[in-house]
Formats: sequence, structure tokens, C-alpha cells
Amino acid sequence: MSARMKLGAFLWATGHHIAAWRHPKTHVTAGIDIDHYIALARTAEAAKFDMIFCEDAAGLREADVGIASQTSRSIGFEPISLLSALAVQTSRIGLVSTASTSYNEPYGLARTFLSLDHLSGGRAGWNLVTSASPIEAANFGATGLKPHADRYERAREFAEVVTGLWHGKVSGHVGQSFSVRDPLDLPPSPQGAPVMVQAGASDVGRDLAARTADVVFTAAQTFEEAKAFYDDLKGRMAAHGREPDDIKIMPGVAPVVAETEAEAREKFEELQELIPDDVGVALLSSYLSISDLWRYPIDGPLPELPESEGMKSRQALVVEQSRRDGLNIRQLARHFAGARGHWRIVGTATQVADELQARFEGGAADGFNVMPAYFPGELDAFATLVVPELQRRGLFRMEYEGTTLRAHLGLKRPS
Ligand SMILES: Cc1cc2nc3c(=O)[nH]c(=O)nc-3n(C[C@H](O)[C@H](O)[C@H](O)COP(=O)(O)O)c2cc1C
Repeated sequence: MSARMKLGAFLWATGHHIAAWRHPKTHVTAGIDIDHYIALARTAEAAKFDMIFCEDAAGLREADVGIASQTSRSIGFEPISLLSALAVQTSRIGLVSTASTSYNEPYGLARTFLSLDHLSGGRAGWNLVTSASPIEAANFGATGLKPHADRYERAREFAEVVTGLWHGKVSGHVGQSFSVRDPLDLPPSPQGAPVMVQAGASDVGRDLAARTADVVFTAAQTFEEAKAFYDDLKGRMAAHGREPDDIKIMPGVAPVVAETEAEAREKFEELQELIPDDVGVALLSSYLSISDLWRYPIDGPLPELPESEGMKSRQALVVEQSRRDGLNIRQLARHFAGARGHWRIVGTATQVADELQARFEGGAADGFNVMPAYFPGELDAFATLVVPELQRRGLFRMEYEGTTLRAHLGLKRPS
């Protein structure tokens, strides 16, 4: 466990709550508003966050364009372009974005991230993803989504070539998927090389992370899930000659925080009320793997469901919750769409800090990737209420000690 927790600010257009775009304190074009992002990055930097993180997918986020256009991330910048602009508007905070190993080539991607690392003075990070969505696949040829194992095999070689190029060790790579003749036209950056981030959850995804990642994001609801993931991943590292502390594991957390618990609950309920029924029902349908849920009365119970061929565990979870709490379709849709499967804490700064501290000190996290419900309000609330509470408890830095992302994270400079 690290001495102090690491914090990431996961930036996402109007916010992480699916209905954030309808909130009166957001604006729908936030995803393409550079001033909005500059303000968020500066807030996170003033609060001494380790990094900001921008996710990505080269395609719409929902298969149905009508539904996609009614969620909080329907328009947004390509993230590496965005972070290049933010690099010159900030001076300390780490700049991390996703890029796909399925729809890029390693030489170009290595060059782009190492350039970002240079122009930010050593603050860049790459979240390696293999891209699991068939929606993206359809934008890169007609052959559809490649099998999971093939995507990870390509990702393994991709990561090897990229890190080799960053460390000046590749020339003449000829492998299964890639062939690269020359080194990059860039020297190592002030932090040596960009930070490698991953969020794979599968067995092969965890193995790749154990071998190559510096930071790992995860989605875990309970302490037990988070702890099991943490122990499993750290346990895989010795096989690759690495120490447990060489990877920082940062589960996502979606807090809604206010001065009083009642106020926090009110804020959360206000967001829940904003979820359009058709969006809630569409997302619930996908969890249940049925297409005609919209035919049933929204204030009535779930219909009898055929056995799922999709996400069996997710279907069972929804059915169980509807039985246990007597929830109708509308209530279930709001419950699952609003949280989107992430760990949510609604409460005061003390309550949020207590929960983060328990996971951090209980060996289930090295830090957290904070996913504010809407921007800028909930990032401001976390920065002004929760961060000072964590600092008061000695759990988070008061000042940056270094200038690079590796220095913030306490990571060794790559050799
Ligand atoms: C916090 C977090 C952020 C993620 N960001 C992205 C992203 O930006 N783009 C993407 O395609 N997948 C993203 N993912 C999905 C993971 O990369 C991965 O595909 C998923 O966890 C399933 O694991 P597997 O690929 O090993 O099966 C993210 C996951 C988490 C937990």
C-alpha cells in the first residue's frame, strides 16, 4: 500500500450520471467546450489530484442513435487532442487518455503519446484498451468485433512495441501483427516515458496489466470485490519480475457529496428524476438481454424473462433486486441507469472520506478515480469538501512534491 492515496479526476463532458446533461447546472455542449475543460483541469490541479483522465471510444456509446443522443456523453473531443490543449493550460497535473490497440498502429500511437509527454513536461499517460464495442468495430471495416483473445494478443505485442519505442529500444521489430523499422524521432521525456494505464478485468487483461501497467482502473461495488481484484492483480506481478508497489490500483468512485447527508440525497434524487424513461428502459433492457421491455407498463413489475444468453449474472442481479425491494420497471431503470454499475457514495465529506479510507487502509485500493455526477458542480464539491478532509487525515498530499506524473504516483523512472 502506498503512503498516501492517489486521486484521478475522470472528466466526462457534462458528468458521469447518465442524465447529467439535463441538469440545470450543466450545459449540453460541455463535451466540446475547451473553456469548460480548462476550468475542470485547473480545479483538479488546485486540489492536487495526481491526474485527469479522459476515456474514449471511436464511435457512439449506444447502438441506438436516439438513445445515444440522450445520454451525458453524446458529443466530445478526441481526448489526445484535448489533453494537448490542456497541457499548456496546466503545469503539474497528469494527463491520461484512452487509446485503442485495435484501431491504431503502435508507431503512430507511441509518437503521439511521447509528444504529449514532452510538451507537458513529463505528465502524459496512456490507458491501453482493446475496445470491446461492436459499434466501434463497425467504423473500422466491415469485419466486426475481433474475438477477445485475438484483441489481447494484438494488445500484448502493441504494448511491447510502444514501450520499446519509448525507451529507445526498438528498431527492426517484426512480429505477428506489427513491423517497425526505425526508432522514434523523439528522445525519452522528462519522466522517461508516459505512464501505462489499463482497465482490463478479464484473466488475460489482468495478466497484461501485471506485465506492463503502472496504473490500473477497475469498477468494484463492494469492499470484498475491490480487495479480491487488488490481491489477484498484485499477486500476478512477481511472475513478471515486478514488485506489488510498481502498479497503483485505482478503482472508480462516483460520489455525490454535500454539507449534510440530506442535501446529498436530495442532489442525487434530483439527478435520478432527470433520467428519461426511454433511456432508463433501454439500458435496463440491455442488462436483461431482452429487446421488448418497452412493451410492458413502466409502472408495473418486470415480466417473466427468458433465460439470458448474454450477461447472465447481470440479469440475475436485476431480477433479485426487483423482487427484494418490490421495484417496478421505472424504479429499476433509474436505479441501474443512474449508477451504471459503479461504486456510488452519497453523503457528507466525512462519510465519503470514511469509505475511501476504509478501502485504502484495508488494502483494496492505492487510490481512486473520482467520477463526479455532473460538472463542474460535483468536482468542485469533491475538491472543496472531501480533499481537505483527506488532507486533514494525512491521507492525501497538501502540495505536489514533483513535476511529473511518475513523481506524483511514486513510480520508478523506466530504465
Ligand atoms: C475506469 C474504467 C475506464 C475505462 N475506460 C475505457 C475507455 O475509455 N475505452 C474503452 O474502450 N474501454 C474502457 N474501459 C473498459 C476496459 O478497458 C475493459 O475493456 C473492460 O474492463 C473489460 O475487461 P476486458 O477487456 O479485460 O474483458 C474502462 C474500464 C474502467 C473500469
